[in-house]
Amino acid sequence: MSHAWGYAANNGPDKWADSFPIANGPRQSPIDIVPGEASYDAELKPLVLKYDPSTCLEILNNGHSFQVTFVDDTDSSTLKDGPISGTYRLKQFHFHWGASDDKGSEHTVAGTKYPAELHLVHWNTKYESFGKAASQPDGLAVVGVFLKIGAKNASLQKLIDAFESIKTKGRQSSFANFNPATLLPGCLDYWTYDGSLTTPPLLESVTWIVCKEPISISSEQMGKFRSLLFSAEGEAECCMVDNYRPPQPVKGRPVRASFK
Ligand SMILES: NS(=O)(=O)c1ccc(NC(=S)OCCc2ccsc2)cc1
Ligand SMILES: [Zn+2]
Repeated sequence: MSHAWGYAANNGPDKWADSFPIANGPRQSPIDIVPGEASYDAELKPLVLKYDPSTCLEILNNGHSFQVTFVDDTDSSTLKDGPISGTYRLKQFHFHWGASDDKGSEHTVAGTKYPAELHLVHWNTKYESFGKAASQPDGLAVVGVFLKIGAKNASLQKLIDAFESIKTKGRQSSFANFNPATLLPGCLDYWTYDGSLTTPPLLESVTWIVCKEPISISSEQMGKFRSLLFSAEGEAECCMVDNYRPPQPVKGRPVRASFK
């Protein structure tokens, strides 16, 4: 498989090890989080997330998901404390979701799949860039938030309203003054473990911070996510759905909880 990885039968998660052998590594993500097996760690600090909406740059369809990217040349939008030390800068956020409401999240909780999962991607400023940080064991920190079907989410609607300009792979449009904090649940209790990027290059550089409390998305809004396309303009249309990697072997890794 050339580096044209995806989520189809011929280039999906079961095939990624062909080009990215780390796919079978010791600290791969996502995982199934089993709350009864997570250990409460009183030394875990509350998450400190400080986001500046003016650092929001653009929204784009990268052919795997849609993502919102941020200016990350200053410490305007950062993650601190929680399980990490130092300052991590927000680079982008994106989502993973299913073709139906019974699947779509990457992490699962005691086997339960949520219809979607948000990832807020941060890099350790002790390294000079995301690219440099991405190859370091403590280089990245991703905050994961589950989405469950319920009330319409006004914050998600702002993203959805931009979808007509990024329907196909490679399309992007300017996207300003969005505050990612509006996507966070009210309670920031979390599980944390050492893992990896969940897409190629699958680098084992991520401290995962998965929030216990989900945020809501309505059925209609979920339908709009599924109207995006994996395919580029002029190609046979392929709906952007099931862009999630299934849980990977825990291989003895500890999963800690910030809450009892
Ligand atoms: N799903 S995930 O949050 O684990 C996740 C986050 C970022 C990425 N990759 C990014 S932002 O890549 C940017 C290009 C790059 C540079 C060095 S390694 C990848 C892949 C998966
Ligand atoms: Zn992701």
